[in-house]
Amino acid sequence: MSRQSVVLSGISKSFGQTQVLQDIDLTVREGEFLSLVGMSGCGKSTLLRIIAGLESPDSGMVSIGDSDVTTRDPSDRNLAMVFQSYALYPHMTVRQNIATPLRMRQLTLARRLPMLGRLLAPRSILRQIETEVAQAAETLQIAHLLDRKPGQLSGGQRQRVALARALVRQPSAFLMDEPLSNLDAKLRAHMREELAALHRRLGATFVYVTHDQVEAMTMSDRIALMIEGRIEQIGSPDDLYRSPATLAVARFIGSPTINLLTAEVSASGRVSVAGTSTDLLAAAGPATLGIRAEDLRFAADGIPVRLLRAETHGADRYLTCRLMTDEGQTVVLRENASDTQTTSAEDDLHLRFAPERAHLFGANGRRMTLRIAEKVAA
Ligand SMILES: Nc1ncnc2c1ncn2[C@@H]1O[C@H](COP(=O)(O)OP(=O)(O)OP(=O)(O)O)[C@@H](O)[C@H]1O
Repeated sequence: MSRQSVVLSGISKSFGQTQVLQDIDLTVREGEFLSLVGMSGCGKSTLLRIIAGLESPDSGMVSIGDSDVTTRDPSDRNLAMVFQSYALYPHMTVRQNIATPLRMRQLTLARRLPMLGRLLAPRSILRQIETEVAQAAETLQIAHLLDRKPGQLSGGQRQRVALARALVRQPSAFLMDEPLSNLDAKLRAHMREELAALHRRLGATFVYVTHDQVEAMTMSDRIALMIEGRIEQIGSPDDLYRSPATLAVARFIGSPTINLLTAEVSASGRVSVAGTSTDLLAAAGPATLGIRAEDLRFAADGIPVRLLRAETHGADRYLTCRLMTDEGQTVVLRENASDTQTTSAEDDLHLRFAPERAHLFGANGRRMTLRIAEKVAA
C-alpha cells in the first residue's frame, strides 16, 4: 500500500492552440519522493492533474503500479491529492474531516447520516475508523486538535489535517500541488522537514509540485525540472546541482544563482574566461562558463575583478565583484562568515575557481565535456 510506481509515457496535452506538455516520459519509482519543479506556467500542475485523472492527456499513457489507468476516473485511481488550499470541510471537526474518506469508503449512504448512521453502522466499522483516525492524527501530531473545527487552526495545523485525511485513505501514491505555499516562510521550512520525515516514515510514493527549487532540493529523492512542457533534466538534487545538463538547469537550481561568464574555447581547445586563459580544455567555439559562488576564491592572479560589496547572511558572506574586462558583468563569491574576510581591497583583485567544479555550456545551451590541462613541469 502507498508504494506504487507512477509511469507516464508519451504524455502530450494542449489547451486550444497552446501545447502545454510535449511527449513526457517519466517514471516515479515505488516509494520515491519526486518533485516536479519549474517556473510558473511550465506545465507541472497539468502533469499532476493528468496523473490524478482530473485532466485527460491528448495522447500517452498513465500507469499506476502495473495498471493502465489512463481512462479511469480520479476516484478509481486510489491516489490522494493535497493542494495548497486545504479543502477541509469548515463545519466538521478535525476528527470528522479525517474520517470522511474512510466513512465514504466503508459505509453506505444511510449509515453515513449522523443520527441514523449511528444506529445502522456496525460498531466494528466505527471502531476501526476511530482507530485509523487516531493513528493518522498521532503520525501528524494533531491528536490534541481532533475536536476543533478548521477555523480554529493555524495554517500549518490545517495543512497537517489535510495530510492526515490523505493518509487514512492508504493511497497508492500522494500527489501534492504546492501544499506549503500558503504558509509563512518559517512555518514552510518547518513543514518541509515534517513532510520529508513523513515520507521517510511511510515509505510512500510522493509526487510533489513546486516552483521553489529550495523546497525541491531539500525534500526530494529525485527532481524532474520542467521547462515549457518538457522535462529538461531528471536526477537527484545533487545531480542537478553538480552536473546541470543545460544552462537553463544551471540557472534554475542553486541559491545564489550560478555565476555565468562569457567564455571562448580556442582552436587548440583552451578555455578562456573574461579574456583570461584557464586550465580547462573543451571543443572549440563560443561558450558560457558556469561557476557557483562557493567555488570561487581570490588569488594572486586569475580573472581581474573589482569588489563592489560584501554582505553577510547568517553563516555566509557574499562578495559581489565586477569583471574588469566587462563592466556589465558581476560575479558573486561565497565565504564562510566566521572566517576573516579574504579581502577589503576594491581594485586589483583576481578570482580563481576550482576547475573540477566548473561547468561549460555550448552555444546551444547544452553541457560540454571539460578536461583539465595537465600542468607541464617547468
Ligand atoms: N484549463 C486550462 N485551459 C487553458 N489553459 C490552461 C488550463 N490549465 C492550464 N493552462 C495553461 O497551461 C499552462 C501550464 O499551466 P500549469 O498550471 O500546468 O503550469 P504550472 O507550471 O503548474 O504553473 P504554476 O506554477 O503557475 O501553477 C499555462 O500556460 C496555463 O495558462
